[in-house]
Amino acid sequence: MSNDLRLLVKNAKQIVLVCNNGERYLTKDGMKKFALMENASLVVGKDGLVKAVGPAGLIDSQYKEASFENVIDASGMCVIPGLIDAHTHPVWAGDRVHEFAMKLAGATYMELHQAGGGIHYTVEHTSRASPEQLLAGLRPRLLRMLRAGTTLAECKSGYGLELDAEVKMLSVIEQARRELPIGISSTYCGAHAVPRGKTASQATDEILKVHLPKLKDKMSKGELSIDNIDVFCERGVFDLNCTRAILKAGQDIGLQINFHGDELYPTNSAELGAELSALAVSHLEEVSDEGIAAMAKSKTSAVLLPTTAYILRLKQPRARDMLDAGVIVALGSDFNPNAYCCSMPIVMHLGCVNMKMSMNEALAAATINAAYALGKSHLHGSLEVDKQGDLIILNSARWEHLIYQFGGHQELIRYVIIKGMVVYDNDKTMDY
Ligand SMILES: N=CN[C@@H](CCC(=O)O)C(=O)O
Ligand SMILES: [Zn+2]
Repeated sequence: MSNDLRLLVKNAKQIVLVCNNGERYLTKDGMKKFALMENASLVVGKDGLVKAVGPAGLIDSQYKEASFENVIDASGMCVIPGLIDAHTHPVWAGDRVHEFAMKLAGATYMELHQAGGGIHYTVEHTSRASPEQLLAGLRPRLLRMLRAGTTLAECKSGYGLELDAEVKMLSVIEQARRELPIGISSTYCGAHAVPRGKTASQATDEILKVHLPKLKDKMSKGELSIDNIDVFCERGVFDLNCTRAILKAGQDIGLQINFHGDELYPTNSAELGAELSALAVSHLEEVSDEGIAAMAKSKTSAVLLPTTAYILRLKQPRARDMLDAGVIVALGSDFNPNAYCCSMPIVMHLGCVNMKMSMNEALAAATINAAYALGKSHLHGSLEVDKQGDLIILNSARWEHLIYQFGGHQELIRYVIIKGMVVYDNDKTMDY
């Protein structure tokens, strides 16, 4: 038996695999009854990949001669895959707590945006901040996500808008990827708002003619690695034609399409996502029936963001209609200065209570389907042989407590493990 083993997690009361047949996503009944084992153990190799997962007795006998760098006795505890947050805006400067008060007093999101607040307020502060200041803000936010069980997060730019400020944000994301254990999928979101003094079509032109060629150049020189392209497709921001042009041009330079749509007003964003074979469309509070059908057919995932509807008191995304139609439903925190939540356990709870998902559906949406939305479900999102050994060990005998105990994840999560290495031990202070 090989000695190249990093971790044995033994005797867990439950191991939630989510998938056990190499599925790249789950829909319908697959989400309702995902794969789970009772009294099981799991092995991760020194390459960070899962080598075995199975009944505790079997793993015991198969690996009795093996030596491990670390052994965790998970008796009475549960193991689930690391959570995946498919939509975040974690790089920014400036504080918007005053806007929360204004929204509580009745101001709408768009009223603040059109009055120069919201995204524009954050753009103003982020543009002035140095890379060091932005990184100093980003680091603790990502570690907060990690402590809440997120092992892979999508991270957007989009508070720069002008090229230099966007590149600054993307470079800060890149630096965080090098420094911290959490996995990052990086997204260029230069079309997050129309910069002051420009029209949407002037901004679109600049993105097409200046931003994307520059990003392509930086990617080819290895100075930046960007995974996705995003646009805020919304009435009063970027319309369908501008959005289509930007997304297609992004796709042409190798970026995956993953954009904001149908949030505040119906704009046929879901239909556009299907037309472009987008990997994901986020929000979708105002999606049409036709949009749902088109997304189910094109295998464009829906990244639903329960915190947005909650904080803005919007109507809830139609999770049930999408799930029943066979759309690949994923979840994200939407962590940003408007929706200040970086806890996927809270997001899953809101998904269940407010969007009527079952707990199994919510976990599948926050693992394998979120990985699919980022084009990473071949390596992330389930506990299967040859996938990355990213997992959470819970101080409870049933995994559902992570969703049920609203806001209780701080006590429930005992370990967060990435590539078989403990990156958060709730009993110890980690050195990052
Ligand atoms: N809707 C657009 N973008 C963000 C909000 C960004 C902000 O308000 O700063 C979202 O996904 O909710
Ligand atoms: Zn967003």
